Amino acid sequence: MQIQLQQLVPVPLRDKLEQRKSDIWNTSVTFNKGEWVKIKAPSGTGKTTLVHTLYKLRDDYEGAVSWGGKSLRNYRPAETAALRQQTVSIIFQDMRLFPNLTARENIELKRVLTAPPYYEATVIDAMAEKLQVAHVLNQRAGLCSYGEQQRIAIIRALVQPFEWLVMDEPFSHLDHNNAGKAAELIATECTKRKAGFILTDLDEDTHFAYTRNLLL
Ligand SMILES: Nc1ncnc2c1ncn2[C@@H]1O[C@H](COP(=O)(O)OP(=O)(O)OP(=O)(O)O)[C@@H](O)[C@H]1O
Repeated sequence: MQIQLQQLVPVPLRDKLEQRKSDIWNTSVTFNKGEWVKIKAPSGTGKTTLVHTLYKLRDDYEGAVSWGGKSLRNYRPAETAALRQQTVSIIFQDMRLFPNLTARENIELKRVLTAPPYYEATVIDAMAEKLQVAHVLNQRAGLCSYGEQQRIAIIRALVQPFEWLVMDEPFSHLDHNNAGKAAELIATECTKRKAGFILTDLDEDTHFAYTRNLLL
């Protein structure tokens, strides 16, 4: 499914945008199926605003965001739910785990949202082993460190079907070694699904073989 941004301008950023050049804001951009897109964004330029807009968590913008040729403004609630279950998965900057559920329950909730589930339950253990968080799977997410929570949030995003993965600073709490392992797992899962991704981060990085590098 193609994603199109047409003259997108978030209302809270309207005045700031005139002061700098951007590959995303107030222009026409198309992301084609399977692209691996990096969006470099200095602090405060609207990374999180963009990610939340793409996921239809906010609609305080001018212009249009379309998924599969249809403006998000015209998505009915059931269509939005289907989009989030089948087409787009997300890793939030602030993780958004349920603190009173265990790490495993947080992931499991997402895994069973599609029927039949995309993966067997055992994949959770395999992914947790790879990212070195197997020991916290039965611990309440709220008690996990930020680095552990970030890896749990990454696994949660990977146990559902998707054509696009949207990531907001997904490695901000990870050391170089753990970020590398997480990037490897994400690359494997995207390749398996022939999926694209949009990753926003503050700086340049070499975690992935990006097909496009843009500036917010
Ligand atoms: N609803 C809103 N009302 C007013 N201002 C807002 C609103 N949403 C975002 N902003 C402002 O828009 C700017 C961009 O916010 P955003 O959280 O998207 O930045 P970011 O690039 O993700 O920042 P960081 O790198 O610090 O996480 C900030 O100055 C923020 O205060």
